[in-house]
Parts: sequence; C-alpha cells; structure tokens
Amino acid sequence: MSGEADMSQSRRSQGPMLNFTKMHGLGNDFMVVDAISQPFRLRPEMIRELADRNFGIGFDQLLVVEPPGLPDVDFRYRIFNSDGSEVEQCGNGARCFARFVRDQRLTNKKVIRVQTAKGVIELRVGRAGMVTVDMGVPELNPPAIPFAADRRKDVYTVELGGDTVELSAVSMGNPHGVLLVDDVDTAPVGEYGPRLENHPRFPARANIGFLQIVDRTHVRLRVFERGSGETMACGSGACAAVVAGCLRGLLDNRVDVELKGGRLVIEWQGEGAPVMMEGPTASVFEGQLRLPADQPPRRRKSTRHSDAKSGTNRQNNRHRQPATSRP
Ligand SMILES: N[C@@H](CCC[C@H](N)C(=O)O)C(=O)O
Repeated sequence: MSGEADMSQSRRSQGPMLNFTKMHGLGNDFMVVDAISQPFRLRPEMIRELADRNFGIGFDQLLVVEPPGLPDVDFRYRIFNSDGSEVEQCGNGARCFARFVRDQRLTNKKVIRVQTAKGVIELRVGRAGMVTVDMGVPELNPPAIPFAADRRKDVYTVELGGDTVELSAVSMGNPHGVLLVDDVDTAPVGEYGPRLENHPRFPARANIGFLQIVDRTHVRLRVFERGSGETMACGSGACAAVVAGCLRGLLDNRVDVELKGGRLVIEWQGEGAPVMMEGPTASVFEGQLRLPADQPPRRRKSTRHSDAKSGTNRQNNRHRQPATSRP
C-alpha cells in the first residue's frame, strides 16, 4: 500500500518529496525515514502536524535513519515524539528500525549496531519480523535518570497535589516512573499520567508506567508516554516495568509483558546486566510527502553496493558528523 500526503497548507513554498514508511510495534506506531539518501530538515511544529491523527499521517514517534558518527556502528537512530521533542530511546521503534534498514536494503546484517543519543544498542533480527534488542543496563542512580532524590531507593514516595504515590524510577536511556496498580483497566492513567510526566521530580519529564503483577512471569502494563500520551505499547516502558518489578522482588528474570497492543518478552538477570526485549514488528504502508522548501542538498543517487565484509551498504559506513536531518 502506498500514498502521498499533502502537507502544503501550512507551507509557503514547496520542496522535494520525502519517502517514508509507516510501521508499528504492537500498535506503537511510527513514521520511519531514510535520511541517508534523503537528508531533510523538519521543524518541531511540522513534526506535530505530521503526527496529527486527523490532519496528518498520524504516529506516536518519528524515527530517522542516519549515517553513524562512530566507528564499528552501522547507523545512527534518532527519535522524535509526536510533540516534536527529540528523545534518547524507543524500544518498539528500535525493532522497527532493524526491520526497516533490512527491508530498504541499507544492510543485510542480522545483528545491527545502532548509535542512539544515549549510547550504542544492538538489534538482532529473527524470523517472521521478530527482533530482539539489547536495551543496555538500566540506570538507577537518581541524578542520571534524572529524578530528584537524595539517595537511590527501589521505591520513592512522590507528592502529587494532596495525594501521595509510590513509584520506582528507572532510566532505559529515557526516564521512566513505574507505579504498581491492582488492575490496569481501572488505573488512573489519564489523571496521574500527565501530572507525573511533568512532575518537578522528573526534570526531563518522564514516561509513566502502570504495572499490574499477574504472577512472577506475567504482568499487564499501560504507559503514558512523555511527549506522546498513552500509547498501545511502550518497549522501553516494558523494560523499566520489569526492572521495577524485579527490584521489588515480585518478578522472575524472564517476564511476559501484556500491553494494549500485544505481548513483549523481557529478560533481566539483575543489577549490572542489560535488559533484553523480544517482540514483533509490522510495516503498514509506504508513502511520500512534500517537504518545505528549505532543505539541505540531496546526495547524488548511486547504486547501493553491499560491503561483503560488514554487510552494511558502503555509503553508510562513512562516519559523518553532524546529523543530516535537523528537525
Ligand atoms: N514508544 C517508545 C518510547 C518513545 C520515547 C518516549 N515517549 C520518551 O519520551 O522517552 C518505546 O517503545 O520505548
């Protein structure tokens, strides 16, 4: 399926066309763009317009594929929330990213190393669209999350305008607060989500997870995402929730996380170990949209040559600084 979006009503003059792919991981949906062959510039207000589900394409996050800026890394991965803010991590997006770079034949590797704003993550492509992501070691030290606290604890008490809530604070590259609830279906996601997202104890804002323990290997989870609102699934939120549940002694090392959009398998062996996330990816349609006129020059089109040694397109292996897309 393919389509063309005309976003020209908000534009004075018209620029080149941009190819994109609409994808999702358990209903957490993305617009994914190859900015290696199509360097582009989008301002935050344009991202907000494109993300709009009535007036735009509609997505939770925009994912941008760029050339890496480090040696021994295949790509750089940039993530923008639907409010236009650039963020450090997106777990469901990372799986879709892996599928996208293979579908677009930007690489034929099955293990792909990707530079994010918070370090390098490794993506492993499996069968039938399944991808496993090494999401790195969770950060629990309050200033690094960032979360305001005088010392590290597994559970913090937070004042919320007259109420008090208990939450765990975890960074998976991006900040998360995780609350335990009896039943996700009746959890106050719409009320507490935005208030905790913007709580002064999370100076960079946060994603807020509502975690129901079913048993030691099975949980249910809803996540109110920073900059996007409640989504059908949040991969980094699922990782943070399992870390929080393990820290409280409630979970085993391998847990099925049931989200509105489906199920992820999360594994964590404990302090100092990376969190592994396994789940599906889906490609929905390809489209084109016309960019505003103020775009960086396009590179000359050339045939893609697969590098026999690395498996990644040679063009991509040049370590270019700085970023080619500047939303
Ligand atoms: N949907 C994501 C997380 C996207 C970023 C998040 N909203 C943030 O601001 O940190 C996931 O699957 O992890």
